[in-house]
Amino acid sequence: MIRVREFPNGFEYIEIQNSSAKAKIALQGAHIFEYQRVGEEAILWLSEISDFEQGRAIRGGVPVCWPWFGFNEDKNLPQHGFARTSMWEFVGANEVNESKTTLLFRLTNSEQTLKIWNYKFLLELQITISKELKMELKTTNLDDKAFKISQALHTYFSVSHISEVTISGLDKKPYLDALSWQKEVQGGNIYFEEEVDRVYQEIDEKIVLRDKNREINIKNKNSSSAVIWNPWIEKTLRMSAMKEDAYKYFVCIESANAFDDARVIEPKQSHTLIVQIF
Ligand SMILES: O=P(O)(O)OC[C@H]1O[C@H](O)[C@H](O)[C@@H](O)[C@@H]1O
Repeated sequence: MIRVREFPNGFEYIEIQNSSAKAKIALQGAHIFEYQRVGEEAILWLSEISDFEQGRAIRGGVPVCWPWFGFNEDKNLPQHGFARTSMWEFVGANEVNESKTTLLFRLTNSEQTLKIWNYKFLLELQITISKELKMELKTTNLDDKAFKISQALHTYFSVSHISEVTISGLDKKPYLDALSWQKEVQGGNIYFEEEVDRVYQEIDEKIVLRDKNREINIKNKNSSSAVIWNPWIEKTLRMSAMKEDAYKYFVCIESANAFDDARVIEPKQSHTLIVQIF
């Protein structure tokens, strides 16, 4: 089942249900904000007080950070780019079989995007809803000059409690600590006892999120960077659309091309960032 639905304020999303999972994807940002396998707890975290309003990023799910990740040098431009607050085109869906549905969304340059990022592009996100959640974010350079992008599929994972969480797969990997701007090297697994905001580099194996009663695997392709983020107590109080105890119930593992892993795309060339969550 695939249905186009909307909230009372007219904010549109696609609802998908098949024999393995259900999902909801907003047209703004091609933003998946629900993914739940049949008989299991939700995989994605969504803030109970998130806005579903045009022009405001949804807090939770998988924001598409593009064509830059993090701050822009020009402080007037939005953090994490404009893709997550732009209206995408829903190209179509394919019910491959009873347990697998694929959906394609598309964003291209407009007068507005050219004003803040002066390149012609085609950005496509293919989402596969099945026992696994797969996202393929393809950037095509339609301009006659090369451009550089940094990006992330900024996944918010729902957890039973942050104190139960362990992340493995990043041992000995270098990272940029976005709190101190120092380069560090990971020793062992990651646990959470304070604010964490790190951009890991040189990633070549899957990342595993272990919670009390489950394990989630994250496998990235055409990406060697990942951001691990939990805002902890004080930053949560400063964040939009987050209740004060929200940090206890999610962790972000963001599949990225960020910092040293930013990519230059030549005219007529493409780059596809892929994440599989299973
Ligand atoms: O509030 P947002 O713009 O959605 O950003 C949320 C977070 O995204 C990333 O994880 C960054 O590393 C964090 O520093 C930032 O706070």
